[in-house]
Amino acid sequence: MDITEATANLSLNETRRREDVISWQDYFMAVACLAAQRSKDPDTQVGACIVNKDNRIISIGYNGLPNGYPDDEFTWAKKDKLYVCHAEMNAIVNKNCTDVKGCHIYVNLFPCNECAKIIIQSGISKVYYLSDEKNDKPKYQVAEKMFEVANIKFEKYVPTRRRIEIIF
Ligand SMILES: O=c1ccn([C@H]2C[C@H](O)[C@@H](COP(=O)(O)O)O2)c(=O)[nH]1
Ligand SMILES: [Zn+2]
Repeated sequence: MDITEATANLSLNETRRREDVISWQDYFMAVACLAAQRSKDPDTQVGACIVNKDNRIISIGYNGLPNGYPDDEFTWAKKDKLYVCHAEMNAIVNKNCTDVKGCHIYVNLFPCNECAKIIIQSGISKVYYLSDEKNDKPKYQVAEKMFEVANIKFEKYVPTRRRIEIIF
């Protein structure tokens, strides 16, 4: 029996494929949100997912302490946040390829000015973000300005589904 005959012999149930799959963009934003769940910051958990033009994830990051920094000595007080490596920076430096030129970054929070600088210098061409809840603060307004001047596109991403559930 060749492959055509074999397929013809399958019942409708056996050939029916799932249509309700997660879209690429929902998937990338969900990966960023999942990465954020690794953050130990009690106030703000940020995740980032970098994707190339072939829809391949080339890096993931979240906000956390620098390598080797003693976890148990850190208070996560406002003044201590200066020590934290931001999600976008972690994703860019931890990439699994030589560069991120032309890639898109998915983040659950609009990037700050420091991350905007790194995003611009790295060659990332577009930022998708979920929330801009902090954009009344100068450093986020500066980031927006920098993206405009550097011609980096940014877009508030509206997921096509309300929730994505993972049940172990
Ligand atoms: O672009 C950003 C902005 C912030 N974060 C992380 C860093 C901290 O853990 C919290 C809060 O940052 P604030 O500077 O106090 O707003 O969010 C990030 O990862 N990326
Ligand atoms: Zn930042």
